[in-house]
Amino acid sequence: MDDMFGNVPRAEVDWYPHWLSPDEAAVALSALVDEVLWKQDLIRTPGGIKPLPRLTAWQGDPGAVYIYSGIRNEPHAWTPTVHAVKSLAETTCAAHFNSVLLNRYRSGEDSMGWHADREPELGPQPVIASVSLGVARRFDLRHNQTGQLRAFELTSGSLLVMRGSTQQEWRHRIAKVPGLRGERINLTFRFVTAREPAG
Ligand SMILES: O=C(O)CCC(=O)C(=O)O
Ligand SMILES: [Fe+2]
Repeated sequence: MDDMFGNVPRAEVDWYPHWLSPDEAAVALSALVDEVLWKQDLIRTPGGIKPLPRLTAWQGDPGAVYIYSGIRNEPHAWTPTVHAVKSLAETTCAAHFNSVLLNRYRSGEDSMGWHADREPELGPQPVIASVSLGVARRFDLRHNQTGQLRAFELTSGSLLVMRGSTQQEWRHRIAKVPGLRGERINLTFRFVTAREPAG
């Protein structure tokens, strides 16, 4: 928050650049390519229906349903590598996660636009643990009011944790990097509660 002394806003982010060793990260990356059921979602845009610029998967405890960009994500059961990484992340973050969104960026052409993880099932101050494997990509954070920017180079094996009011006050993205080759897999662990039924 901006305070009365004019200090710049600070995102509540914990950053562990060497959370996994390079070897551990490489082993996890190739295991995830094989064990996860990757899907290509479609999104409605002003220009028509388009493929999402990345592959995704959603795993979690039974009932951990998550709706974003109009896509209803029923969780698949935890696969072994994802579950092992989740347990490690829970220890580091002192938090419990019941689900994970996996994002697979096939090259620098894949991306994720500016957004905040503000869906109602996440609650107002979610802890979101983001693990990166593979080719490093830049993660930008932009403050909603001041436009202040912070950037992290999300190297393989790193862990970035967003907490507190980060989702209320900031947006984040993974920008395209034209010409960049090589894959990156990102796992964002979350705790979701069931949405109230409409009506
Ligand atoms: O790929 C990343 O590091 C960002 C993922 C993300 O923001 C999300 O899944 O909500
Ligand atoms: Fe996000």
